[in-house]
Amino acid sequence: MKLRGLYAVTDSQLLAGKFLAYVEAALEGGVTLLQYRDKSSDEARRLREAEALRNLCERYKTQLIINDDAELAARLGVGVHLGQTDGPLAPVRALLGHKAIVGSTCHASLELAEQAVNEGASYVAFGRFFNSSTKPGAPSANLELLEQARIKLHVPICAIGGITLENAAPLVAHGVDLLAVVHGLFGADSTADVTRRARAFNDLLHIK
Ligand SMILES: Cc1ncc(COP(=O)(O)OP(=O)(O)O)c(N)n1
Ligand SMILES: Cc1nc(C(=O)O)sc1CCOP(=O)(O)O
Ligand SMILES: [Mg+2]
Repeated sequence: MKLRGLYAVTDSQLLAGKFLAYVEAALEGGVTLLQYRDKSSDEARRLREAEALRNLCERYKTQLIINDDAELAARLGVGVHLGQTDGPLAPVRALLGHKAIVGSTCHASLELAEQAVNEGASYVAFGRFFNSSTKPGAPSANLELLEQARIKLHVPICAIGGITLENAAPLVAHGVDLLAVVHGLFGADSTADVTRRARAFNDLLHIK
C-alpha cells in the first residue's frame, strides 16, 4: 500500500491537557500516519501515552509511528521515525521487520535520502519548508529539491516544517505524498477545528 496523506505529529507541550481529545479529532478527519513525538525522558508516561495512541490508531485504522525510539516501537509493534542523529537505520529495520514503517529525516539532501532508501527506509522526510515554531532551528529545504527527489526516489516523499492549509498546495503540486504537520493541525482552538483542518489537508492531497 502506497503511503499518502496527512501525517499528524504530536507535540507534548502544544497538546498538554487535550492530548487524546485532539488526536482523536484529527483521526476523525482522516490521518494516514500518526507520529508520537515526545522529547522528554519520562519513560513511564511515554509508554502510557504511546499505548493509548496505539489503541486509538487501531480503532481508526491509522498507522502509529514512534519518534526516535526504536525499542518502544518494537515493544508496541508499530513503526518508527529516525533522524540523522538517532542511530543507524539498517539495524532498526532488522529489529522491526520488513513490514514495519521506518521513516528517515533527510533535511534537504538527496544523498541522505538515497542512503536511507538503501538502508531500508519506507519513506524519506525533507524539511523544513517554512518557518516552524515547533522546531525553529531545523535546516531549511525548498521546492526544487522535491522535483529532483520525485525523479530519483521510488519511496513516498514526506514534507515537514511549518506546513499549514495556506501554504501546503505547492508541496503537493511538487509531488509530496505525506504532509507532516504539528502546529498547522493541532494549533486549532477546538476539536471541531482539528477535524476540519485534517479533512482540508486530505482534500488538498485529493484523498477520499
Ligand atoms: C516526519 C518527520 N520528519 C522529520 C522529523 C525530524 O526528525 P529529527 O531530525 O530526528 O528531529 P526530532 O523530531 O527527533 O526532534 C520528524 N520527527 N518527523
Ligand atoms: C519535528 C520537525 N522536524 C522538522 C525538520 O525539518 O526535520 S520541522 C519539525 C517541526 C514540525 O512542526 P510544525 O508543523 O509545527 O512546524
Ligand atoms: Mg529524532
